[in-house]
Amino acid sequence: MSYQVAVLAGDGIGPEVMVEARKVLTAVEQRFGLEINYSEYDVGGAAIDNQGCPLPESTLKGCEAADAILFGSVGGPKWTHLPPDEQPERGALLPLRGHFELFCNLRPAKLHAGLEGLSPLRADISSQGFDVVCVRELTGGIYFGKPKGRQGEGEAEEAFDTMRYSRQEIRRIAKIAFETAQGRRKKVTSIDKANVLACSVLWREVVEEVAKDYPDVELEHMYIDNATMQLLRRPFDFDVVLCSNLFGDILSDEIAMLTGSMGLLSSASVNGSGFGLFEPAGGSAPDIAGQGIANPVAQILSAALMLRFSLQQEEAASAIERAVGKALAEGYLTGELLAADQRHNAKSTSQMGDFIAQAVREGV
Ligand SMILES: NC(=O)C1=CN([C@@H]2O[C@H](COP(=O)(O)OP(=O)(O)OC[C@H]3O[C@@H](n4cnc5c(N)ncnc54)[C@H](O)[C@@H]3O)[C@@H](O)[C@H]2O)C=CC1
Ligand SMILES: CC(C)CC(=O)C(=O)O
Ligand SMILES: [Mg+2]
Repeated sequence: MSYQVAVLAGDGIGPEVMVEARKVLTAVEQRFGLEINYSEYDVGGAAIDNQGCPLPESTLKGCEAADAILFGSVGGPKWTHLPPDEQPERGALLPLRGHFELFCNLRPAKLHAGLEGLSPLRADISSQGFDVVCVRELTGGIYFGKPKGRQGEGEAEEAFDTMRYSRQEIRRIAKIAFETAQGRRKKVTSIDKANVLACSVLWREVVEEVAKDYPDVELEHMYIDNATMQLLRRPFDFDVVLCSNLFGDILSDEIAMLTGSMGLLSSASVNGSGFGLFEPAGGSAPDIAGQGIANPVAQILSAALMLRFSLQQEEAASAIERAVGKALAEGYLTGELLAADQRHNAKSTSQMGDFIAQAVREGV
């Protein structure tokens, strides 16, 4: 089988971890006899520097022609002086999500064998395990609602964002959460702030309606503030966490950290037709960029999600996931996962990629 993948490495650690994902994909191609053709395009700050805008037409066209997009991360202090719509995040990533209607963001997270003691969770809690999928609505809510902006001057100046959700937007993401739960432990926790927000009241209503079609799945509702606490207190009770765009953005960083690091959380942003953009849940990590120490696992697992959801190569996707599991279980870890006095044992970004690619070749 032959596929076309648009590679948008972006900024900060994006290009560094992308190299490692490509190494692992090469190993997958060899082992499973696939042919993946890659086309690289500028995006984000790199595109501003090279071509004067965060999402050049050539990048968009390249993505349209591809079977999937493998994305690194965008943004960083170098570009924050620009007007908001011209910055990498609002000028490239959100428009890409909107353009391809990537309304469904899946962020699978689990506490890997070998990392129990490295999770910030209390030992008695982490020993019970943690395995969730965050299903986040990605093209609506307050990130996309209009009007958005500023008006007035001096002390009279104000800024505003609009949170807006239609029944249809809530229904389609809720269905995916219930379907996902059916293949797992059959529980959906829907996150909202229905005691305050009109959008959340509608969210709850529609999720209740959708739940009627999935009688085998347990539904619980939870306010976002309580959810941030319950995830720390009893993470093992969560299975599928259904969130709006804003709440999913926030909760998924917490979920990442419960598994040990932001550098472990992958994500798939898909539309209804199988097309998707696959990227780490974290950002460009300017604080560690350029040092060769970033954890490439989130990018590598995002490549696995690309194989699963857009290229329909389940076996290859699982092979990558097993190889990552082997690295972590054997204590092959980047520095952010280690206590300060253990950092001398840390593996570099490229050592991690080499190990995981080799494990894919060997077929763990
Ligand atoms: N999808 C994207 O392109 C995203 C872009 N951003 C952008 O990235 C820039 C930095 O944002 P921050 O708020 O600092 O979030 P961030 O996710 O880039 O970093 C937060 C913390 O997590 C650590 N971290 C993240 N990925 C890591 C990895 N692979 N290995 C080890 N440590 C890792 C960083 O070193 C940092 O301490 C901003 O411009 C932000 O807008 C943020 C989130 C997503
Ligand atoms: C530009 C942001 C919305 C990206 C982000 O933080 C995310 O998708 O998690
Ligand atoms: Mg985020």
